[in-house]
Amino acid sequence: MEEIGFLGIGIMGKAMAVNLLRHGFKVTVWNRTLSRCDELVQHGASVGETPAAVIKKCKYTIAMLSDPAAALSVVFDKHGALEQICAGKGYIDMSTVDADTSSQISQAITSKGGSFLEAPVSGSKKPAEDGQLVILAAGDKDLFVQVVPAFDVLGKKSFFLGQIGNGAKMKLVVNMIMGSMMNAFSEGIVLADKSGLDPHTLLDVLDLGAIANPMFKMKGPAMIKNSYPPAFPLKHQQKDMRLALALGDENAVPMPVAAAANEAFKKARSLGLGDHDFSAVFETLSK
Ligand SMILES: NC(=O)C1=CN([C@@H]2O[C@H](COP(=O)(O)OP(=O)(O)OC[C@H]3O[C@@H](n4cnc5c(N)ncnc54)[C@H](OP(=O)(O)O)[C@@H]3O)[C@@H](O)[C@H]2O)C=CC1
Ligand SMILES: O=CC(=O)O
Repeated sequence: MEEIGFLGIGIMGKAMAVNLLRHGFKVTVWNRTLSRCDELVQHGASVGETPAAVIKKCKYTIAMLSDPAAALSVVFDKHGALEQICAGKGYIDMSTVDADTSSQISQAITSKGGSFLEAPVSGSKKPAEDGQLVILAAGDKDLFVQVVPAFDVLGKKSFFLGQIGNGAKMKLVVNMIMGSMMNAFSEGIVLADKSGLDPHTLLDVLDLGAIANPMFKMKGPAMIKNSYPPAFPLKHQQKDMRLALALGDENAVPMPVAAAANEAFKKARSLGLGDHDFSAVFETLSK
């Protein structure tokens, strides 16, 4: 494949860009805090001074940014991606955003002749490092086919879900479920502890039953120690709950469980836990 641009070297972007470099792709990176690109240079990346400079250099550019405001800013602001997008170039936004944000970006890119794919991912820091993400793509099918070699490095499975918005919506549904589960899990650990049970035994019991899952297994032991090293920052999980609730609102879907989970994540943010892992929502119960 041609050289790939990569905009946004946060927890996920860094792991993904390193993975592409490790598999022999040429990658040019940009990050708002440009100094964060230094580590990528050590892995063989080049650096672009602005999103526009990266787009100018690369046929395909991936973005992995925090939220809708960041995704829009990197495209539409001065020296943004839109300035250099033209026919023959592809823009792939892998950030978790809502369908409306994705549509705005799609329209802008395609109106300049470029092609656009939304491709949010399921899977966290470790799956990103291991190339085990689940990619939820939608938009330009030809672009999807062209970037399959990169997706095959980044993920274990790539879905093509049809029209723009479907990838964003699928991601929000998945993360709405995950956020609600994390709250139920936290309540369970606290209930076990306060009622005289060993929470470690609870983890063993859960792991052998019908609701065993990698998230409980991975996060549970650290949560019991009140340790939340950020893999998926809580502020992003709360953003996803907020966007999923808005999707529920649009479609008149009652979501009382998700709404309660969102309140807990908001509470956690108010306690200054936004940059901790989203499992830190546990602190809202144990305090
Ligand atoms: N972490 C995870 O487990 C997963 C995260 N996601 C999603 O992936 C995306 C990235 O997540 P993650 O890497 O964890 O987040 P981080 O907070 O680690 O990184 C966010 C990135 O966005 C950039 N950014 C933030 N605001 C702006 C802005 N206004 N303009 C330009 N750049 C901006 C940051 O730049 P700077 O360094 O300058 O702050 C940074 O590169 C999010 O949408 C998240 O929901 C999806 C699956 C898993
Ligand atoms: O968006 C987060 C994830 O773990 O997936």
